[in-house]
Amino acid sequence: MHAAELQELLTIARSIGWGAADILLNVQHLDLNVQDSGDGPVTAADTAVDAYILNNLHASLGRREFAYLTEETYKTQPLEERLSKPLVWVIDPLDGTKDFIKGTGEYAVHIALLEDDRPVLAVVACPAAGTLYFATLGGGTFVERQHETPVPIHVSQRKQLAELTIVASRSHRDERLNQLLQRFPVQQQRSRGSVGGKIAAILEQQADIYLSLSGTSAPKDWDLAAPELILTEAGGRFTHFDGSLLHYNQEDVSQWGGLVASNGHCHDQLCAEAVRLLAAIDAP
Ligand SMILES: Nc1ncnc2c1ncn2[C@@H]1O[C@H](COP(=O)(O)O)[C@@H](OP(=O)(O)O)[C@H]1O
Ligand SMILES: [Mg+2]
Repeated sequence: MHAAELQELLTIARSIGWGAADILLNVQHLDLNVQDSGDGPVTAADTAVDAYILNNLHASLGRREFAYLTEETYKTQPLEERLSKPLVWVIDPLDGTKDFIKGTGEYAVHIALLEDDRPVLAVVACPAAGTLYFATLGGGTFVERQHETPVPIHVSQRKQLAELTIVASRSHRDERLNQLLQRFPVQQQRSRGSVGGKIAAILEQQADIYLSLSGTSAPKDWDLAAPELILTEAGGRFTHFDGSLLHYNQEDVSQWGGLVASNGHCHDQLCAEAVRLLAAIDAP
C-alpha cells in the first residue's frame, strides 16, 4: 500500500480511536451489564464500542476493499471473507475488559490494519491516560494527547537484563507463567491490565518487557496486532519465544505459545532465557 494512502487511513483510524476512547470514558462508571461470553466477560461497553468502530470504518471506507475482524463480531462473520481479502481491519474495542470492570483504568482500544497477515497501521488509545499511540509500517510511532501535536516516541535504551522491568497480565496467569516470571533474572516486575496498556508502558519507558504464555486459552489477534506495530515502530521487537514473527488473520485467531515483547536491545537473549526457563519448569 502506498504511503499516502496509509496516511489517509491513519487519519480516519485516529479519529475513530479518539471517538471510541470518549465513549469508554463516558460509560466507565455506569452499570455495564457484565455477561460471560465463554471467553471471559463482555460488557455493554465492548459491544457498543465494537459497533461504533465498525460503523465508522464502514461509513468512511466501505466494505468492498476491506475485511473486518473484531472481537465482538468474528464468530458471526463468514471466515472466507477475511481469509480472501489482503486488507483486514483488526479491532479490539475494549482490551482489558476485566480491568475496565474493576475500575483500574488499565484498558485500551486497538485498531490495526493488516496487509496480508502483518500489521501496517495501528492505533492504540488509552482513554484513562488521555493518550493515543499510532504507527504505520516504516513511519515510526507517535503519541498524541487530544488537541495536541503528536510527538515521536521510542523505547528505553536499557540493555542489561538486570536493569529491565517486566510487565505482565494481572488476570491471565497460570502457574506456568507465574513460575516463568518468578525465575526471570530482571530488575522488577509489574502487573498491568490490557496488552495495549502494557506496550504503552514500554513506550513510556516505565517497563522494557512484556511476557505472555498461553494456557487453556491464548491471546487473540485483536489483542496483539495493534500493540505489536506501535512497539516495533518505536524500536522494540515482538516475537514468539523462538524469535519468529506473529502471523495474523489465520483460521485460528488465537496466538498459542509464548510471546516476548521488548525494547529490542537484548531480545534474542530474552527469548533464549524464556525457552531455557520453560524447559526447566516443564521438566518431569
Ligand atoms: N492467556 C490468555 N488467554 C486468553 N486471553 C488472553 C490471554 N492473555 C491475554 N489475553 C487477552 O488479552 C487481553 C488483555 O489481558 P490482560 O489484561 O490480562 O493482559 C484480554 O482481552 P479482552 O480484555 O479484550 O477480552 C485477554 O482476554
Ligand atoms: Mg483484548
